[in-house]
Amino acid sequence: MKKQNLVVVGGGSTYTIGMIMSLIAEKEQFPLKSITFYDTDAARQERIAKASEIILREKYPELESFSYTTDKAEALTNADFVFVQIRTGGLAMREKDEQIPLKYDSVGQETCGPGGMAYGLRSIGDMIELVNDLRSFSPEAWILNYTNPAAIVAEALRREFPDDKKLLNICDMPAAIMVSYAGILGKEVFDLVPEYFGLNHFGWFTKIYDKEGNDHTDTIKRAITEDGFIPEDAEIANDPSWIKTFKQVERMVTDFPEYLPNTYLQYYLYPSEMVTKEDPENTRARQVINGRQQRVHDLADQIIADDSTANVELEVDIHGRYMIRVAASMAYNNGDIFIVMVENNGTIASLPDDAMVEVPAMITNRGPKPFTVGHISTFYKGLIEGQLAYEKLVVDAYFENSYEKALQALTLNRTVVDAPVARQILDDLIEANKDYWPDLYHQSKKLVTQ
Ligand SMILES: NC(=O)c1ccc[n+]([C@@H]2O[C@H](COP(=O)([O-])OP(=O)(O)OC[C@H]3O[C@@H](n4cnc5c(N)ncnc54)[C@H](O)[C@@H]3O)[C@@H](O)[C@H]2O)c1
Ligand SMILES: O=P(O)(O)OC[C@H]1O[C@H](O[C@H]2[C@H](O)[C@@H](O)[C@@H](O)O[C@@H]2CO)[C@H](O)[C@@H](O)[C@@H]1O
Ligand SMILES: [Mn+2]
Repeated sequence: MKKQNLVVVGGGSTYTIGMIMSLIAEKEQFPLKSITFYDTDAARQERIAKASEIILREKYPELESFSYTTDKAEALTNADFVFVQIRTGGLAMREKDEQIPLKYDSVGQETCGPGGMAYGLRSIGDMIELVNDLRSFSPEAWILNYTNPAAIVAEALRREFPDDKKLLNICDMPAAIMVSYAGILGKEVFDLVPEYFGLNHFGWFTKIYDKEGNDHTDTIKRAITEDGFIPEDAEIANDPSWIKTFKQVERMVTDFPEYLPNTYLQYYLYPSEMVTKEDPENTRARQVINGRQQRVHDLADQIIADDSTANVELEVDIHGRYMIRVAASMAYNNGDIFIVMVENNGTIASLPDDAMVEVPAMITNRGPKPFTVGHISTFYKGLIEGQLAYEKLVVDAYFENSYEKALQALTLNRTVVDAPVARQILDDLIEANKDYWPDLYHQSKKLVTQ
């Protein structure tokens, strides 16, 4: 097996140490020659990199090289695979994305509704720049992007790089949900075969099979409605917010029992309830700052201080394992089936060809080969069409510098609906994002007074 040169963009991410542990756990499936971290924030990256270096020294001695840098050319040259996990504006801006809509009794969430639009309009520019740089330094590398909001980023990259066949957008949420299905069934997650359709953070499992072809869908539905549903992946199993989110799946399956929903549908199906459950002073960003980020930084500091991993507990999570299995299937043409984002082109018959949909695909060294979904019925089609139009309008707003498109996007979104509310939220978001967004506000004055 050829050993791969891997670059992790966003080396300072809170997910990096989990990814390193997953790369170690998966080294037989995805053997590496080198790992390079790249980040724009030298200090944030250094802490994670120094800890990673010690972990790798102990647990991956056969790795030929590990390095980290803020120099793009140095980092991005000679890559076989690039994992992209950046957060433009950091968790500080995530907190604003969540708090601003809540002021107007609208959902305040990282990737859904106005917060997702705000994050999208920040991420797109950095992602386009990064892909351009990557293509100049490593034209043949596979790029696996999971930078959020993945649906909006994927649509923007589709438009900007229509001929790039080695760029794949991916999300771990379906896999994390499947870890809980596997727990119900007493099976291993990678032994389950899903049938699924939708958009990123907006989809449904229609069937869950095992590799022998047995259908476990009804067993899972029954278990969820009778015994409840809990997160089982190590990273989220004890997190109160994720426990609440998985509990809400029970409610969704009771109300809409036809298919098994992605957890993120809770924001679109019960928006008012989601708002009342939030504390604006302690939204998810604050919980992550005080929770996952603090935990990861403490862990890194301890490893560095001890120059050893002897006194820490390190865990492998589905987030890393999933990304790595997808990469391995591309590298070695395994033909494994994973849920990823692809351009529709007839996969879901009822949707336009140019929609970025999330579906199961066979992952090969020629890219993802999606399985046909066919027609979807009215409820799902209606929901998806509205969400798809919102996503496309957000990307239009970015490329056209258009306040009007951004306002249309928010008005269309199920978490907002009311045009005057959409306008108030948008104006606040413009003010909060003036260092990041294209200049929509200037155009808004012109459009409003026309
Ligand atoms: N698709 C998925 O299912 C999925 C799952 C988990 C995380 N994510 C995404 O992964 C990303 C990282 O999440 P996190 O919570 O660890 O954030 P984080 O802020 O801890 O990490 C992001 C890192 O990226 C760096 N960065 C920012 N802009 C950069 C740029 N232009 N070039 C290089 N580096 C840059 C930051 O300095 C930071 O170290 C986010 O976009 C998050 O939404 C996606
Ligand atoms: O609110 P956060 O920052 O904890 O999570 C936001 C992300 O949530 C999903 O990712 C989960 C993942 O599903 C799970 O396996 C584990 O690794 O935790 C992750 C989050 O903690 C979602 O798919 C991502 O897009 C979000 O960024
Ligand atoms: Mn996701």
